[in-house]
Amino acid sequence: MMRPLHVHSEIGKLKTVLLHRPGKEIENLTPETMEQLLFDDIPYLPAMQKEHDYFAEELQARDIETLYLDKLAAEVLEEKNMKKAFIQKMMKESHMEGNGSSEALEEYLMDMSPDGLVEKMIAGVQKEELPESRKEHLYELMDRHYPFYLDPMPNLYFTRDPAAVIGEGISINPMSQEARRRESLFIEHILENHPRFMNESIPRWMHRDYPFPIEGGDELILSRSVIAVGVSERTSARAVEQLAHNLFAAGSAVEKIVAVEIPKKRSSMHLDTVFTMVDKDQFTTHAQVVDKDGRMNIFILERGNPVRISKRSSLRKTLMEVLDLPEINLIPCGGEDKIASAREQWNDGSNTLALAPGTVVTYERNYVSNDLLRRNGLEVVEVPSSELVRGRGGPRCMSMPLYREEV
Ligand SMILES: NC(=[NH2+])NCCC[C@H](N)C(=O)O
Repeated sequence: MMRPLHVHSEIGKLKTVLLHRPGKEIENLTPETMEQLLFDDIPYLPAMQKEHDYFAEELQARDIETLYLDKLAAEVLEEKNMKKAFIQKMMKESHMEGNGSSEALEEYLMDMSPDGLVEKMIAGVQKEELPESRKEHLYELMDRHYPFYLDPMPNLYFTRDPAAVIGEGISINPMSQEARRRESLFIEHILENHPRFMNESIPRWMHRDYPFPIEGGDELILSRSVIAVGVSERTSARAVEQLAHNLFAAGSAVEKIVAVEIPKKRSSMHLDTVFTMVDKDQFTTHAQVVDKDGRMNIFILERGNPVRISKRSSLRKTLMEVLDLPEINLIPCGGEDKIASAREQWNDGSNTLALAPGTVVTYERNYVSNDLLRRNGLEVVEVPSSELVRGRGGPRCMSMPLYREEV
């Protein structure tokens, strides 16, 4: 029987992927809030949606099933009690429970259709939307000081991060940034309540209430038995070790976790901003983080009682070891040119989404990297990204694979 989740590699033929088309949440970004909401600029929504649709159509044209997060979430909010419970969870995590206009807000949301409700939760609720007569507190009355009851979730189109499918199970991630923490509530809601997933005994490798953060951009499935996890601005060493324990204890196929330390800074916020797998033995890298020999600070956590931890110092050698390959090819984003490499990495040139071994989706703007990928024998599917890129994420970040064929 076909399992609803099945991802044993980064490159196996992609069959089903979870997306979110950017919506009104983008139009709730302001110059004052964009930094806190992890944007560097304010995208133009209609153009951004066009680019996102182009991306989705390239996938659909290759027979990849594209599921939309908001649609799945809304499909299971018809029932009144379910709706109420979800609203209350979302309000609690938005610090809007049992204070000021919380009752008015709950009534306001309860009146919406399931689709409208999900759209609203993602877009955010402005203080202006509720009647003055229901407001009690200073923070509500001073709405110009801070305009939202529920903050917008403009990063939701990066479906990669709130959760990651590993094997037949899923890691529902405790996210590092306040601006993103509520996103994984949608994933949990879908898994618990959507008929496609709810009765399928899907293992949970990580829970969203774990106190140390981990994000999907750091979780790479190298093979059936090996995953790589970045220890980064967003992912803590504590969570990586916990994930290892959970995977080993719950009988997943994973035998080894390669923990790779990357600089704690915005340009390399997740491992997938500096390193992705594009073919059985080929990877993109970023020269400022991974040099030709791939020297890095790496530890391998191995199944055992207790879990064995041992140090490595070369990404190249570690990959050859864990994947049992005689040689591997590291393709530097932007090539040898320092300027092109910095520019293209900033614009997610090494953030590729593999559709099959040797076939990847990239941003069209990163022409130096794309050319280099082609010269290394890869098929490159380019998508436009003038607006999408402003959220600092590429094709891998914008997709959460649910099903890949075996390699
Ligand atoms: N997997 C990734 N690299 N995701 C990129 C996420 C970008 C998003 N603005 C954030 O800061 O969280």
